[in-house]
Amino acid sequence: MFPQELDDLARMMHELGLRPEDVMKAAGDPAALEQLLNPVGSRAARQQASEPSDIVSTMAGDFEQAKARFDAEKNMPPIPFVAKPREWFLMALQAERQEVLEREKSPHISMKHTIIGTEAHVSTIALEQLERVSLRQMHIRKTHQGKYLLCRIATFPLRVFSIHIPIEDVYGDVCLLELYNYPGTIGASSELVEALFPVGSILAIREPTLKSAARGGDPILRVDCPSNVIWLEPDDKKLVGVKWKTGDHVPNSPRMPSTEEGWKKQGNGHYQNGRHIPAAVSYSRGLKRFPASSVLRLNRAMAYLQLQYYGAALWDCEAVLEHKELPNSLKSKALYRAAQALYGTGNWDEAELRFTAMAAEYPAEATGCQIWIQKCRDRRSEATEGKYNWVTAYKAAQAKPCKMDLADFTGPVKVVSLPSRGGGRGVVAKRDIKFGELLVVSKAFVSCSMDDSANPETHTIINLITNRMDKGYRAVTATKVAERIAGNPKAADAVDQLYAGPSNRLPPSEYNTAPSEKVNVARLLHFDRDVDIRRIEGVLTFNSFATPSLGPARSRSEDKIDEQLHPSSLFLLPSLFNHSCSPNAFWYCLGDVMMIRATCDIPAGNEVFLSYTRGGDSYISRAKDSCLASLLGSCNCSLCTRDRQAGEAVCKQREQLGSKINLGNTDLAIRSHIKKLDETFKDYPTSDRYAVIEAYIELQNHYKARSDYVNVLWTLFKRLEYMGLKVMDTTVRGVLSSSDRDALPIKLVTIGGSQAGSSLGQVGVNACVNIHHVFVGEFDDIARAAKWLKGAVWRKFR
Ligand SMILES: C[S@@+](CC[C@H](N)C(=O)[O-])C[C@H]1O[C@@H](n2cnc3c(N)ncnc32)[C@H](O)[C@@H]1O
Repeated sequence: MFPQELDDLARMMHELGLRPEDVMKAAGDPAALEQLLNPVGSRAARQQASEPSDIVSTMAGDFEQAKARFDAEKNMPPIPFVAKPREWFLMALQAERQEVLEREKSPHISMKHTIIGTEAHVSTIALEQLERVSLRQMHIRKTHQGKYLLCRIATFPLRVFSIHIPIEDVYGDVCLLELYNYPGTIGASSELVEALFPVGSILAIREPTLKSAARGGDPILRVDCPSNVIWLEPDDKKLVGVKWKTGDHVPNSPRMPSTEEGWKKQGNGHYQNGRHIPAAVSYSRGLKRFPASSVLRLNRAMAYLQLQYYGAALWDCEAVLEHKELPNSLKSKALYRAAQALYGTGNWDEAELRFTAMAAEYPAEATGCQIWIQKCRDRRSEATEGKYNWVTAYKAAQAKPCKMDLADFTGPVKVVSLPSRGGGRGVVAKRDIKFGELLVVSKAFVSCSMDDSANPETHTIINLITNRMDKGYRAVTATKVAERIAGNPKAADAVDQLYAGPSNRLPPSEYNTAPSEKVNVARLLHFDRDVDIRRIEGVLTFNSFATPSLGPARSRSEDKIDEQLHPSSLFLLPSLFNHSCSPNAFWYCLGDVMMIRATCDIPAGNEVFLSYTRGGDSYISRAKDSCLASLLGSCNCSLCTRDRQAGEAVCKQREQLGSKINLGNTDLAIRSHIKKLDETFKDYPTSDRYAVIEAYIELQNHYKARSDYVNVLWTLFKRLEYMGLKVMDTTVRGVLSSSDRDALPIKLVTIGGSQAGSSLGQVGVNACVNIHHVFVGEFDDIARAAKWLKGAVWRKFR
């Protein structure tokens, strides 16, 4: 319970042996002030353990605690909110802000953690139909349905994981608003957060929920669904007669421009610093006062293009082009941006026409237009024929930040209703498919990676939907989805049709996504569609992919960090594929673009499966896989069925044989051990003999340690064979004829299986590259090395 009046505060300080001077002195020293106000550590510090091991152990303990607390809270009665004294509240936040600012200067990777799957209330009632409520009338542990809270941003906001915004209501009572999933906030610096949430801004929070803080401390107003927050301009009719107890002016609030030029300057300032959402908001606010301003509208179109809100950019450009007496300089900009927007929406025919017309009318722009015209043609042939320049794409994917510009392609597959599958749908072959065929190319609907943060950070997530802990940029994908919907309201339909788990309503039995089109986003962040984060979290839990991109080899330690920084993406069509531990298709990514290829021949009408795990695991470890268990329950794929038929004893024997290879033994003994292991897989296709490939990797290391490179090559050939490929040239010495030189060293064989995906991916490519290295480094045989390198490249870019 917090004191209600300053008298109470003085009494409490007296009881604690504190004098006002102590507080004032400490105010100059944020750490001391923090200690004084909150001896167990600030909220920011609590959300920021210093060592990775701290955070992981804290999180493991937290998981059970958090779950127990959420469960317990559900059954606890609401209690009235009692406001903390304003001065204390603001001082504590000031200290917290100093900490955040200090941390931003530090070069270290910061660690954030969060909880998803809590009860996030989405308000679907229009503000006009809600009744105003004040903080004093509110209760903790309660969602105030039918009400809205009118408040102002009382001082500077800051980002911890969510955005912490100190707010005051009309009566001057204060509270912390914790805002999750808000567009533009991923990895945002303090500068960006302050630009997004200017001090003094007036907000109406629809159907607010007060919660007790995660680990004690002050209650918080937690908002998960960004559309629950409505921005009000000072002249809004809701504010007529509203008198703020603390006066009209909030200290530190920025002065708002009063002229068209002023709004343009504010927007341009944001734009030039890469703050595209605040820039678009500034232009929008300017346009509200100066609706005929072509300059503000064209600048907003530019910000929308940067944000990939192509439909919104197109709307603005076409609105400008309707003006009768548009100066030529503005007209050419509007035409150019409109054509770019059309390209972004995937309307390449129309975009090409516009660029062609533009090149004729404005010769100075002809060179730039020619580049765009070629891009339109490339995208069209990608989308219609599945023809891609993979080498160029691979190079583009190495850029940081990486924005891939490739068209989506849907090959010989279609989505059908499959009632036996969770979500009720799956993907089948439209015709007979050949091994290696390209089935789908799909640009991520959203993709989150380190590139999204001003400073690198790792994320650990308590996922209450699956009851497990997730890692990586998965924590911010919901924010990206909200960001996408903010500027593309129709995009919400695409997400809405994805499976969101058994506790959400079933998706429709078909999957139809409409191409994006012209749309009026007159006031960015004034959501036309309610953003139901609870459902989005469900969709992400059941559909997102951890998406490392193909790239140069990385060290083990880099990979360890990578795991913490895992990019996470949501793809649309790829989300419709069901799982098999022995899949017949394989996915991999170049940047934020996913490719799916067949790993064996697939007859027309057969279901096409991907593996949701990395492949190659034993039955026992697959059965323990918490990710698979939470997505599927128990797996009934062909491999799991075969393993179950083989029986528990055989599975255990395999596990033992696999782990007990004694590399100190003779070659003969090791080979016969591997043979025994192989025999436990009697009747399995070679590429489903998951433990054998691992055994050959060990044997390869054994030979390498003895510099026996002929046998190193033999084990590498064996590995390829167990990935479902046939090695066509097993020679290691002698002269190659010219026709042998040209022939590929490996052939695709049509067997699929759990390892077949690897043969098309990094593992298979690495095996070929290793063979190349042995021929160059140990045998000085450039001809064979070149042949194997061709094999690697052929597999990657086939
Ligand atoms: C990414 S979705 C796959 C598409 C989904 N079937 C749909 O209709 O949208 C993942 C969910 O599909 C279901 N699923 C995937 N593979 C399955 C399988 N082999 N058997 C049954 N259900 C499966 C599970 O419910 C899983 O959580």
